[in-house]
Amino acid sequence: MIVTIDGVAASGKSSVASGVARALGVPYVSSGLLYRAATLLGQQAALDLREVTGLISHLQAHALRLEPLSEGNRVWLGEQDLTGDLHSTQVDRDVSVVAAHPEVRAWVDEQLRALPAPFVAEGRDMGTNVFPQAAAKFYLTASPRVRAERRAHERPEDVAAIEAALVERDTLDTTQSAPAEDARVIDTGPLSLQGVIETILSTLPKK
Ligand SMILES: Nc1ncnc2c1ncn2[C@@H]1O[C@H](COP(=O)(O)OP(=O)(O)OP(=O)(O)O)[C@@H](O)[C@H]1O
Ligand SMILES: Nc1ccn([C@H]2C[C@H](O)[C@@H](COP(=O)(O)O)O2)c(=O)n1
Repeated sequence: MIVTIDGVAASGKSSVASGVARALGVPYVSSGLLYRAATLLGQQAALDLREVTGLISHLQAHALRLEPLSEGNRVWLGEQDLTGDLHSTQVDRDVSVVAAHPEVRAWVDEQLRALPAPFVAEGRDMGTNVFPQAAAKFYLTASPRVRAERRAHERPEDVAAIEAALVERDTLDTTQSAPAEDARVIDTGPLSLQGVIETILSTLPKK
């Protein structure tokens, strides 16, 4: 079974996907980490990230591997674990530009579709584009202020600055981020993390 959890930035996708995956005893798959890793590699090579040709050749020459586990995903460049560097403000700033390239999206989608089911996949277009056949689909939202306040517990930054960056990223990600027609939309604002996980688990089809 494949379950998809899409949603806006910092809406709780990875925390919720991890909780649902652990309850089901399957891995979760964080598609955003591959876009983040592509961005980091491009930044480290000082590439112009608006130019897709150079970026794609660079990605093809550097084998990135997503390791999906229920407790947390890791991205490897050979033996080097890039995961700790992927949720920085610097990567956040450029990742939407990288993710807007159709060639980069095809590179990510190919890796995701090669993964063996069952799993819980989270991102922006898991239910619409990558796994339209998924058994159950969810789309998480929350107001920019709620999301910024949650993020502020993780990063030593001002809530207003985080909120402004989230709103900008929401706008840039609009094209690829939409609920599937058959997705259940959940406003996570009034819910605890465990509340969102239980809401999803309670609506999953029985195996
Ligand atoms: N319902 C909730 N109630 C309270 N805190 C939550 C809830 N959902 C998520 N959080 C917290 O919000 C923060 C952001 O969650 P998370 O990183 O899972 O979001 P995300 O959508 O995967 O983010 P990104 O788009 O940046 O990858 C985390 O600190 C997480 O613990
Ligand atoms: N399926 C996906 C997943 C992610 N993206 C883009 C959009 C985000 O700004 C960026 C980072 O994702 P996050 O870690 O915030 O989930 O990657 C996308 O376009 N499609």
